[in-house]
Amino acid sequence: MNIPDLPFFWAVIPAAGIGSRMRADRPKQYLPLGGRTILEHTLDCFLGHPQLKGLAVSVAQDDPYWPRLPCADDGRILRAAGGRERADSVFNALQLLAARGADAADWVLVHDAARPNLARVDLDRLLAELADDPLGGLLAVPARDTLKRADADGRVRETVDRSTIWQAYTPQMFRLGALRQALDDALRTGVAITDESSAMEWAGYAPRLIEGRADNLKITRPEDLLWLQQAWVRKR
Ligand SMILES: Nc1ccn([C@@H]2O[C@H](COP(=O)(O)OP(=O)(O)OP(=O)(O)O)[C@@H](O)[C@H]2O)c(=O)n1
Ligand SMILES: C[C@](O)(CO)[C@H](O)COP(=O)(O)O
Repeated sequence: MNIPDLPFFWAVIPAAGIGSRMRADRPKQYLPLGGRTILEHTLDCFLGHPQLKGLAVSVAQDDPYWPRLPCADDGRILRAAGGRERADSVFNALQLLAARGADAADWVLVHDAARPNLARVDLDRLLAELADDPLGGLLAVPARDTLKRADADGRVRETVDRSTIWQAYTPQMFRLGALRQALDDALRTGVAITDESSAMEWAGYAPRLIEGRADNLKITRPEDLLWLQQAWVRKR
């Protein structure tokens, strides 16, 4: 598929987490990777894409780091309010995009600030595969290890059939109106939502899984950043 055949899209980057599992001196999206912050690398995965209509990044209200980034003054980036949970941050960004003219039928791609290694080939594959899909879907990676279900005391109870198990990645791509409605309903009900797909599933939809690269990993714990820093040096 040529670039002009890829659909236009909006991007939402939730970046209002505190990174508690990272145990760093600042939220993980502001830690350095190859001389810049993780968040700047993540934004670069989208800025400059010819089909991008606009981008909103959700930032915590009292965040002292965001205003210091050169991209804070980038006119292409809208700042949305971070929320208590990731889903709140995403919902706020969708509201902002809608207020700025995004249509309910427009595609929106939600991507974690903490996933700076999204390959352009994965982004374009997601757009191409879902361009004609009525609903949308997400990048995901098939489970690659043997899976165990454990008892509370940490002993193996059984080996799980992994043939239908996938790990959910981002970006997750949905129609803005449908995603906003699903998140709104889920948040009002108080159901646990860890990604956009969960909200859509909860609303009764079956999002499509698009296989992506495993190295689009989310920096969650210190060893994730160490791994990525080494990969970054090898890549450049
Ligand atoms: N209230 C929140 C919580 C999370 N996020 C964002 O959602 C993404 C994925 O979440 P996760 O890895 O869980 O980040 P944190 O919540 O920061 O990490 P932790 O759970 O370890 O505190 C991150 O880019 C994070 O900044 C957000 O925008 N708003
Ligand atoms: C959205 C997500 O990246 C999909 O894997 C993930 O669920 C967000 O982080 P968390 O570790 O579940 O909070």
